[in-house]
Amino acid sequence: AQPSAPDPISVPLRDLTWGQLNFLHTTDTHGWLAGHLQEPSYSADWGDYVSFATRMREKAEAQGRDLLVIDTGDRVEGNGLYDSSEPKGIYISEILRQQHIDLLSSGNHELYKKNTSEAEFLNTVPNFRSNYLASNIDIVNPKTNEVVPLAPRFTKFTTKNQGIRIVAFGFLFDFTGNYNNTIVQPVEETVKEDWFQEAIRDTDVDLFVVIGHTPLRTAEYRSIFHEIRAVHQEIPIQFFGGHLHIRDYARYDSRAYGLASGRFMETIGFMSIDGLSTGKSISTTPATPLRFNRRYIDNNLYSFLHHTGLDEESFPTEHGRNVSQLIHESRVALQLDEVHGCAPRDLWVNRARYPDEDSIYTWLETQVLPDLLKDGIRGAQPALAIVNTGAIRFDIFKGPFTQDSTFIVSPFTSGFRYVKDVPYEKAQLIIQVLNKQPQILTQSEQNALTFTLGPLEQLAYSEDVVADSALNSRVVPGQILLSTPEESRTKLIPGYITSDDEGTDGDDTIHSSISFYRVPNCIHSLISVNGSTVPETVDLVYIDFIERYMALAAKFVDLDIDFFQDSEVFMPSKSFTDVILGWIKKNWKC
Ligand SMILES: Nc1ccn([C@@H]2O[C@H](COP(=O)(O)O)[C@@H](O)[C@H]2O)c(=O)n1
Ligand SMILES: [Zn+2]
Ligand SMILES: [Zn+2]
Repeated sequence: AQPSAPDPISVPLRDLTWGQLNFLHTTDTHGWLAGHLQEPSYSADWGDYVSFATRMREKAEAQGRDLLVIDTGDRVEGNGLYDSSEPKGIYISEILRQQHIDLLSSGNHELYKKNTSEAEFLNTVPNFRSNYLASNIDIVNPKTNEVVPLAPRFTKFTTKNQGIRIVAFGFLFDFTGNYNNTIVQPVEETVKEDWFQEAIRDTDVDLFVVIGHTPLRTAEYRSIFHEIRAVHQEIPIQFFGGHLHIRDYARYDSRAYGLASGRFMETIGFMSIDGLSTGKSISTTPATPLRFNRRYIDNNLYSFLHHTGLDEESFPTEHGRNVSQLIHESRVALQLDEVHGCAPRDLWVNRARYPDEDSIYTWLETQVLPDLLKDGIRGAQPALAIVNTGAIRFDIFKGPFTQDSTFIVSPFTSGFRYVKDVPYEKAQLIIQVLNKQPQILTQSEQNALTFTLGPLEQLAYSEDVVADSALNSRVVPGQILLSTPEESRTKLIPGYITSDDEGTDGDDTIHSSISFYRVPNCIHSLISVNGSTVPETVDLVYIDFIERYMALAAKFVDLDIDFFQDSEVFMPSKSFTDVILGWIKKNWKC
């Protein structure tokens, strides 16, 4: 284990059910390859995961079974290990490649910036060779300027031990926020392409595996499911998804299931399938019935030792230990433990109500954003700042706030822009539209909003559905699952209690529950120099990531401003991350 990782806590665990074919799945790791240094439940690092995958593979092989390792993207942005190097990602790329990943795909975060997608094309894709799949992503090759697939569209292979013939695809949801050096084809169009139609017409297939940075319950995955089922009614399909940062398991039909494995290296998803036909079977009818099983493994050594049946001596591999050492050295080189201040209390993204003094957003609205406005204000002009809640990625724990915490909370490079002299009333309406609460609108206007503001709907989609699904994926607050008297005598630790299409017994660790609360799409702060709470006009300041949504919302409330032409930089060269860090350095002394 990495030297500073906290010890995992001993808790009641549910076992894994192994099958002919078994999978380990990560998604939305967002740079957290050092694990969670402040949360023992998720304290294993990528080196421990390398050991775990090796030991699980050995276990599978000893029984003639197969094990495949999957990652479905958003590997970047969200942790000091990725975001604090210059250029970003130079340490993590070497660490990531140490895991043997059999199938991986791109997330939206790999495509927001030109540099990031080029690094993906020039480093990550070659590092993982034909295992990286990009069924619906093209990139402008930085060396030739030609538009080419980011990676192979699909692959076909046969598993080593069971001889299971697999055709696999790798999709990204219908993402539109990518930089213009990449092209994301909507999934619903890709599935009509000749190459896809040919690939699914292969008859020597025992299993289709669809991996993707795509939520499980979406039109995108439904369209892939329908296309395959239109050709093969019987061949099993296994989906792996991500993007919503939740644990989830979906049943498409009795022979098709999907697994999503959370976020930030909190979860290692485990999936097994039994009863598959194989290239080796004489009859095409397998001896055992088709069975799918899922488990969400808490990412800690206690779980890893339990599931491998090993102990602290026998579990780590030399390779795994070396990877942990590499992580440690990278963290030291990046000075990630440097302390910038000390948080007086915990501040939560979703674990506190909003507004509330324990909400990170209330802290931003009442403390940080007003100071930003005061520093950058134009004379005596009142100003209103709007920030999307998605810009904040994780909680702040009471105690030292480090270089690592800075990027864990706010990894993005977005700065602020503003437009002058906006009628205050219109600015307020913009906030309502962004938060999908346009109380000023009639029902038919609200319907029109839903139909016309496509991209705005997507902002709402990504934020709202995250909150919704996060709520849906957990049993109601206060409910504790205690399935046996032994378990009820054990002191449980708080964590996920996932409710999915198979019930509430998917988590390996039996947790006590945590409450999660919905937050709006956007928060805002007003400062009015003469103390008036209802100014006539304001300088409307906004984080630049939401510019296109601001422009759409402005149109909708009849505000005649061209945000792309008429806006100016607010506080030049200060990113939101700089603003937060500057405030903490000034106000949170240790
Ligand atoms: N520069 C950026 C990039 C993204 N966001 C926020 O992240 C959300 C997407 O993150 P996932 O991990 O769920 O893919 C996006 O909807 C934004 O809220 C941002 O604020 N700035
Ligand atoms: Zn993500
Ligand atoms: Zn994503």
